[in-house]
Amino acid sequence: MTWEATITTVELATHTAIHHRYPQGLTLTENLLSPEDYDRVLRSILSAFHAIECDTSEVITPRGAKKPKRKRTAIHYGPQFDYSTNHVVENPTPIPDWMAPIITKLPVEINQATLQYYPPGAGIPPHIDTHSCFGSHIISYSAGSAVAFEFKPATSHTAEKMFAPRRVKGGPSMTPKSPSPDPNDPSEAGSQAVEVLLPGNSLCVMENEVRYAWTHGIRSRATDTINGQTVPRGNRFSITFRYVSFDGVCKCQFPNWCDTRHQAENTPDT
Ligand SMILES: O=C(O)CCC(=O)C(=O)O
Ligand SMILES: [Fe+2]
Repeated sequence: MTWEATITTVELATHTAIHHRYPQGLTLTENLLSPEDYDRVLRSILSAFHAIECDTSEVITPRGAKKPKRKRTAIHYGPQFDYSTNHVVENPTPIPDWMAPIITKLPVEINQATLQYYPPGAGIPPHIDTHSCFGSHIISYSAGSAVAFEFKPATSHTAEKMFAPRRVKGGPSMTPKSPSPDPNDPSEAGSQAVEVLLPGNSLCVMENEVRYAWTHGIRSRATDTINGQTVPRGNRFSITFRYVSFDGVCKCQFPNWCDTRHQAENTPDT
């Protein structure tokens, strides 16, 4: 018996049957790989973490716990973003061959892959991947347990956080710590979160508005509520594919959250 790929591409921006405002530029593809390829990719992911002695045995975070039992761990392939200098640096570790079945299905050329392990309960703070360092598409392949990905239209508060001088070392992009948004601040109005479930073996492509003008993140919590059902989280892995740009100039249409535009406006004329 031959297996036939069922690739379901849902253009969420035009999905009118669901009464949510989905971000423009978001595409979710489920069942990206054949079961055989998915199985091989999962094994390679586990070997990569075992090679760095990262413990991936599933430790469930109890409901209501303040912190996950273990932290998110990242392995970088291809050029890397240096959080201390805000510049892109070479990285001797090339993108491994086992990622080829995914890479051949990507809509654009990429030169960087970030493999991450999210133990149950772990998340990633809401952020916009730095405009000037990365290309037009931010692509996330998910493996393992499903997780709710949260999108929010960026606000003036997001811009303030992004362009604050202090930046957190080791985050995936601009994720500085700062006070939570003031819910009474009119600039936060309409900042309605949209949750999208990313199942294992799915590909989430962010371009245009959702890439440049929305934040994305994963809440640190032990369970997700999906269609009214509470689902405990398990081990999740992701591979973020991006095109790292060495010239560091962004030409997007979203100046409010663009570090290239912000820098140009804040550099005094000589
Ligand atoms: O884990 C993911 O799916 C996304 C990670 C992410 O947002 C990032 O690396 O910038
Ligand atoms: Fe990101």
